[in-house]
Amino acid sequence: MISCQIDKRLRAAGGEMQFRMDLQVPRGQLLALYGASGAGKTSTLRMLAGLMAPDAGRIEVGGNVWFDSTSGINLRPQQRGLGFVFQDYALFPHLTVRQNLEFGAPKDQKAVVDELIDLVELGGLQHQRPGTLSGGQKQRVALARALVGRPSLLLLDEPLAALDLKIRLKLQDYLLRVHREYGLTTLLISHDLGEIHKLCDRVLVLEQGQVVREGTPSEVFQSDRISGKFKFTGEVLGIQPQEFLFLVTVQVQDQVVQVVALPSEVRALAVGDRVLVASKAFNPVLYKLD
Ligand SMILES: Nc1ncnc2c1ncn2[C@@H]1O[C@H](COP(=O)(O)OP(=O)(O)OP(=O)(O)O)[C@@H](O)[C@H]1O
Repeated sequence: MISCQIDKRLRAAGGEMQFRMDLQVPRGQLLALYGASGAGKTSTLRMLAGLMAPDAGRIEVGGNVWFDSTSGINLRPQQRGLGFVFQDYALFPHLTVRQNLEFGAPKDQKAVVDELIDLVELGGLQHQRPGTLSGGQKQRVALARALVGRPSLLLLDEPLAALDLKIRLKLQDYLLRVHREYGLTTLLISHDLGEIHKLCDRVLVLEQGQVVREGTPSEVFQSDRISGKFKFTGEVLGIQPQEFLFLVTVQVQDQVVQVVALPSEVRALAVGDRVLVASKAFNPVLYKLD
């Protein structure tokens, strides 16, 4: 169980922002942090990791106190037993895949390194350097490396955002596999609603440093006003005016669909927006998300 009550004044673009988090995460949960840029998602992970000190509060993980402002406890990141994976891999370029894993492994833990290389299927690449690997392969190395210290808590800061959709879907399966096989508690920052639905038990929506909604992905993202036989989320690739209507092209996972939309539906819509496509009286309709 993670129990975390922390406060911090952050310097946001528009002035100071009061960050406040009161969070309980049961062991084994995969929790998503979702919210606009600057909402405080990365700061949450950095404070849990010990890379940024809260102004006040307490963080307790599995009965161990990691941070407590009243008694002056603030464990260093290496003392916290966690794994961290960033979007940009952060691998050592001069070391091979295997050496990258061994670097973080406890002494004489060859078996752990072997097990992780098998788990994320890197056997054939273990003697190559990161520079010769694809983005998806590098991220598998980063994931394996985050696990060599046998962490109980895994922090993932948009680890798949830089990858193309096909690789992202495959990497999601690896993430789920390591989360389950290692009995991890995992916090994942993601902007991808499909990814959150597929992977996460629970999602917190952050706005201006505060949690404004929380629940299962279906509870949080399926608005009550939207009913329908089908609902899926995607990204707008194009908006073409027709005679009286618009044709909106939406990418949903690895499919591209076209939806006929009313001028009122596309008024606030731009290429790149995330949308919910739902059916209403058998016609598809679009809802802008965020
Ligand atoms: N060490 C710090 N001290 C004070 N303010 C900070 C510090 N680090 C970040 N901030 C500010 O805190 C705010 C939240 O940043 P954070 O990186 O947590 O947002 P985010 O939700 O992860 O955004 P994004 O999705 O763009 O990564 C930002 O306005 C940032 O400038």
